Amino acid sequence: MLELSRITAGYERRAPVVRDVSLTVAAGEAVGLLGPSGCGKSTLARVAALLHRPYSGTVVIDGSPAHGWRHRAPREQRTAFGVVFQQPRLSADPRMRLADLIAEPLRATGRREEAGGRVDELARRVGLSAELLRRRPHEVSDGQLQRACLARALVLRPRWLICDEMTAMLDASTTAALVAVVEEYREETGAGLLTVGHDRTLLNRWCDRTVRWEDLAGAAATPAAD
Ligand SMILES: Nc1ncnc2c1ncn2[C@@H]1O[C@H](COP(=O)(O)OP(=O)(O)OP(=O)(O)O)[C@@H](O)[C@H]1O
Repeated sequence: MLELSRITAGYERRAPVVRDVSLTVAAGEAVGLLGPSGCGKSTLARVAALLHRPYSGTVVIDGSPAHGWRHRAPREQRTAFGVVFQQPRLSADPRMRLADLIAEPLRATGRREEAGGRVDELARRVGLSAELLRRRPHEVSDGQLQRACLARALVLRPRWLICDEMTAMLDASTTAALVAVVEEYREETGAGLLTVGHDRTLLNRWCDRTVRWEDLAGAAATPAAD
């Protein structure tokens, strides 16, 4: 179970963008979080993935309270999450070939020797050829790079997936392919999913349950104008 309780978070303590929000995802459950642009969904998703420290509130991961965020989170908790962001170019080192990008979490956790087999397996799953794996981010399309970012998110076999508008900039067929990869992984492993977006149809089709931002207690931040 992933339990977010009474989270207040943001970028300025006196004007938090997430106010007193609680959300629970059961083990193996897929929850969609639906809300307008700028309301704070990504901020909450980053808190859930231990990437952004909230001002107050608690995150409990499979019964263990989170004590630290980012590099201060214990490795066991940090690696429980696979995270995919909206814009793959912002989360991919431009110098790395796609194969190295996918393997990066293995190297960072001292499991470099697993990289070969695991990268090949994940590349097959997400639909990246051996030739594409040798290219760098500027030599591939956004959709191809997002496929690599999804593979990277799965490489440590996380118990939880956090997808922050993973498909927002992709066409319908790439969206369908990436959602299918996530669902296949979840069927095999029983991983839970929190996916954030503003496409109600996609979230309703994809998830067990869709939560509207405005229904989360205290989520009263005014959405920023686009
Ligand atoms: N690093 C940051 N520094 C300062 N303000 C930020 C930062 N990141 C986001 N914000 C602000 O916090 C608010 C919530 O942003 P957030 O990205 O969480 O919203 P969102 O609901 O995910 O939006 P979108 O659907 O457009 O991605 C916005 O007003 C945004 O401008």
